[in-house]
Amino acid sequence: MGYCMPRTAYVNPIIIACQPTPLETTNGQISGPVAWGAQGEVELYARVIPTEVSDVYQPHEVKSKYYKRDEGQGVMYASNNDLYRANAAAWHDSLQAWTAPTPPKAEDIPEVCRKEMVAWDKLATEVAETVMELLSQGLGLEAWKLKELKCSDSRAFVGHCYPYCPQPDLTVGITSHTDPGVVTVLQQNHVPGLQVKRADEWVNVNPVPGGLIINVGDFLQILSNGEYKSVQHRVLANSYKEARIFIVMFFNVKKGKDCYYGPLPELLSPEKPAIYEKFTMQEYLENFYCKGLDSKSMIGKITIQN
Ligand SMILES: O=C(O)CCC(=O)C(=O)O
Ligand SMILES: [Fe+2]
Repeated sequence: MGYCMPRTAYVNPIIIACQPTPLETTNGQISGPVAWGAQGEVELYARVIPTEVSDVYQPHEVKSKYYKRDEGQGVMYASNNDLYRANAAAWHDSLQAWTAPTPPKAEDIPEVCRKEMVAWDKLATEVAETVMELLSQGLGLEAWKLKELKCSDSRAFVGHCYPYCPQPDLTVGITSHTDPGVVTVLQQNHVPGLQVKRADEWVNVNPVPGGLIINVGDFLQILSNGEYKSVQHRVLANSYKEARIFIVMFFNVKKGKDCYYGPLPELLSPEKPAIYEKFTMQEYLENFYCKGLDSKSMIGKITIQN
């Protein structure tokens, strides 16, 4: 991925976008730093968003092969991956694939989106790694720091489909949550629905042609000792007569289950002590898989109370 401006010019907008200051909004829509992602060469990535990725309108015989509930590897097609852990179901179906460190066999990926999923994995990884370099620099660290921690070595693809919901005021598309990993790269079709919470207000993130959205996840909030904040977001139930399609790539550190993680030591000093306790990846995964998406995240559990 190339840069249209000197690289340093990208660091400040990234820092601003990852901090909890209210964003500039115009009529309730986001503008300013977050809209940065929509420019320049990112256009290219818009081309890999075929509506078929959702797989949702495939015949039952094709889909049923992927109906399963064992998360963490392979390919899974499900209505709400947290269906049995959450208090209520939301109005979407998803195709999920764990693409790294162990990618699914090509023949295990639905044929209708095999090529696209592989392309999206590659392109989203390039984007995420570039953003991680800027995020490292934004913390005053060497650009390679987050890469060294293997922050893009565990990846999950998700293709969400939010079909038309006849009574959208009675449910949600995806319940309010923060993403658990380091960063998430997302791309949506033209049907709106995503909202982020800023200064206690829900703000619409309307589709921008050719734009990508990058979410900071809980893991990055912890590594950065709270310098970057994971973003609370939700999706409204789809009131439009066509499906809302959203493709997502989640990036997390490779799972050394007994390894301890916590705020990066380089960021700590007597003036800036750790605000989170250390935890193992095992604890982190158990916390994620024992609850619905909306429940309190790991951050609440490990915050050091003064
Ligand atoms: O569909 C969207 O806009 C967001 C999806 C999402 O938040 C997620 O998969 O974690
Ligand atoms: Fe999310």
